[in-house]
Amino acid sequence: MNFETWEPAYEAILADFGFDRAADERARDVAATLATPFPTGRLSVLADATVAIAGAGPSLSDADALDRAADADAVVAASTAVDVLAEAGIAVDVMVTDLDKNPGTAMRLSEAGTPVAAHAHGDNVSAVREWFPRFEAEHVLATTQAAPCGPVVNVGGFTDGDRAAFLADHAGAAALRFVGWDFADPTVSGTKARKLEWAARLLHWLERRRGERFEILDGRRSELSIPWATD
Ligand SMILES: Nc1ncnc2c1ncn2[C@@H]1O[C@H](COP(=O)(O)OP(=O)(O)OP(=O)(O)O)[C@@H](O)[C@H]1O
Ligand SMILES: Nc1nc2c(c(=O)[nH]1)N=C(CO)CN2
Repeated sequence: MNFETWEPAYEAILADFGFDRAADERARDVAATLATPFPTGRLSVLADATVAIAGAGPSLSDADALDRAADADAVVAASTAVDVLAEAGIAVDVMVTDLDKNPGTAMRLSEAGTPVAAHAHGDNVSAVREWFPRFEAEHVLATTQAAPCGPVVNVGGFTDGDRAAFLADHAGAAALRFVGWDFADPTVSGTKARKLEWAARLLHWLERRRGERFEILDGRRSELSIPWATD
């Protein structure tokens, strides 16, 4: 996904949440001073693979979800999904995070050589400043939702979970399998629920672009509007 293709979705997200584009760009520029280039080839474990995209919904602890994660060729996990999987003895291949919940987990993974896609946005600059220097830079892929700059890339995606799917797509995954995704989670409300709604819309766009059908979207597609999609 190049930025020109992503930008209409990004503009719709900015408008919906009232986020400030300039603040996203400032965060990106801070990350650019702290990050080093991370060639996509370093994600070769995802290429041509069936990749489990682990969200942090309550269903991730279900035996069926854990089995499906363990059976995939590779796992890309969002945020605290990494900890839930680790407790079940399942190691992830890539962590995707905006550093708001378990940055210590991200630090340990980077130290162990597991790639961490760390996202800089207008509301997490202090976490970017605090945590990027504590990570093993070689294993950190810095991401932005604004235009890419220097070592900071934009492969598409907004929430940690859908960004994980866009990243796997970018790295050449053959098939995506979603575990721990609960769009109808009654414990989620307010802004978080709206973010999940955006995750669903963006995943719908991604499945269309890939010519794939993501089972988690079954029964929801008719309410997922993606007016910017031309493909
Ligand atoms: N029921 C759910 N609750 C939470 N996350 C879910 C759920 N279902 C799917 N997910 C995915 O798992 C990811 C977990 O990451 P996390 O809870 O840290 O969210 P986030 O993207 O940082 O958003 P926030 O800013 O609300 O924390 C979410 O980004 C979302 O894409
Ligand atoms: N500016 C801004 N960008 C984001 C935010 C957020 O709270 N503010 N949350 C995200 C994932 O939940 C992703 N991107």
